[in-house]
Amino acid sequence: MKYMSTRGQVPPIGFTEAVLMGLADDGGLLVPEHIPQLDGAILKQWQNLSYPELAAEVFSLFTGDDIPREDLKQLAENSYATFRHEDVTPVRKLDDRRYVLELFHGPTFAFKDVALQFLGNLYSYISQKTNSIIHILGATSGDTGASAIEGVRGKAGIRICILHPHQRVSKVQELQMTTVDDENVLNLAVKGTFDDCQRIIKELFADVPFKQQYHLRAINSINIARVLAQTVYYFYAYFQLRKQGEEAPVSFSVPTGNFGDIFAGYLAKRMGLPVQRLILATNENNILARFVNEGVYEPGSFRETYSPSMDIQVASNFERYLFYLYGEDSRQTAEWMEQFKREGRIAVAGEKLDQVQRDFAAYSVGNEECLDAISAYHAQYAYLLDPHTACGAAAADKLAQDGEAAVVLSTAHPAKFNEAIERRGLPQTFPDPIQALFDKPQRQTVVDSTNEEVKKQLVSFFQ
Ligand SMILES: Cc1ncc(COP(=O)(O)O)c(C=O)c1O
Ligand SMILES: N[C@@H](CCOP(=O)(O)O)C(=O)O
Repeated sequence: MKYMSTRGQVPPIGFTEAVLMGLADDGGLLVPEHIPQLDGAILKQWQNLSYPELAAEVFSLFTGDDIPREDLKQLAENSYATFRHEDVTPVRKLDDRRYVLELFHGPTFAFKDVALQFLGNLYSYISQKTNSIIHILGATSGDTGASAIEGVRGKAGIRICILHPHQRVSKVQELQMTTVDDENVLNLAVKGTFDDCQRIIKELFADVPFKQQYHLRAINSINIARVLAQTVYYFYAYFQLRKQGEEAPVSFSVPTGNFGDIFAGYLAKRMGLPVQRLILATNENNILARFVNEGVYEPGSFRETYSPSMDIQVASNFERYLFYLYGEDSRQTAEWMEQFKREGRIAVAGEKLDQVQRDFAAYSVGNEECLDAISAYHAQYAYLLDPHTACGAAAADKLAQDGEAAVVLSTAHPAKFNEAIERRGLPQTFPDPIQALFDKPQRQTVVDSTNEEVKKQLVSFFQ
């Protein structure tokens, strides 16, 4: 399997090179040269695999000859041994045709662990095999950062710098990142929003000489390995539903910000997983819901919400979807992205918009509506949702269709967002690993939201 850029200016490269390149050197995003097609027989073979076995199978379709299957199996075993649940990502049935896919049983209590435990180990593996220097640069609205740090802290040959928006992540998220005292970790708290952090790192990655000089690697979902790892739980969830006797067509409702998670679902569907609908749930930062419903992709005004990890205006994986929407036409994709940079707007209509609406249903969840969903699910099912998952649940309820089983992706443990939950006076206890964070000293450097400031920090940390 080879990888190419959505903007068409990178010669085909193998899996390892794609992981190391992260953002494509022409500023686009890397995608597989073709999407593997699975038939019913393969799905049948996969249905009884454990989570690590399934992850190794999925990855083996994308790694070409770069990683022997035995090594992939070992990587997956090691990565998912850190999860607190034997199923890794269990599905909870709430009632007839309503399910929650719990993705928060990893070390940092968020869905990011599923991909980042794997990617952390993959980076170690690649670094040992290829003698590559791994200097990770990432941006986070709270979860990716904590999870990426946890995936590589203390690992030989790896250093990591994470940018988060200063005082715009939850207290638990901040503590998870900034109480880590390993020398290979640097936290920069940027005076700005997540979009500022993401813009800065993308611009630094796009400066290819700088990226190469300092060996910068990505852990955000711009890295194709992140997306591939996230496809696995769509398959696993589907198989769990069937094993639980659910016979209805299966839809997934996905709390969405950077469009990585739902794009992984889109990829799983394109590979042949029988997915009825992909429901895209946003909070009030609803650029993606507006795109699906109206065909216009244009940032609105930034809103602080109860689901801060989805307070995102410019979604980094959107470009990958545009590429597929336009029949894998890299010239057209590059033009769209150029236009977006120039005019801050992309608009599609007619058959293309119809296609978007066949690919996704979308709903934007208001702040109070999010809290209402938390209260309602607690009252009805004695189940506590975190505010991001609550957006997914509210959208699934709003767009429910008869005869369909809806799986809401639960992207974080409620304890990470206790501030929102306490607004509804609901009981909340911290799991021990989170409680312990409150007594630890924090380390972070507050910086202005400029490329120069960040560059200065990186040069001294990664020298
Ligand atoms: C808890 C939580 N839910 C949902 C999302 C949105 O996922 P994505 O950015 O892949 O769309 C994020 C951030 O990515 C998150 O941290
Ligand atoms: N919500 C995310 C934002 C970054 O998304 P990613 O999937 O591209 O890493 C976060 O928690 O940081």
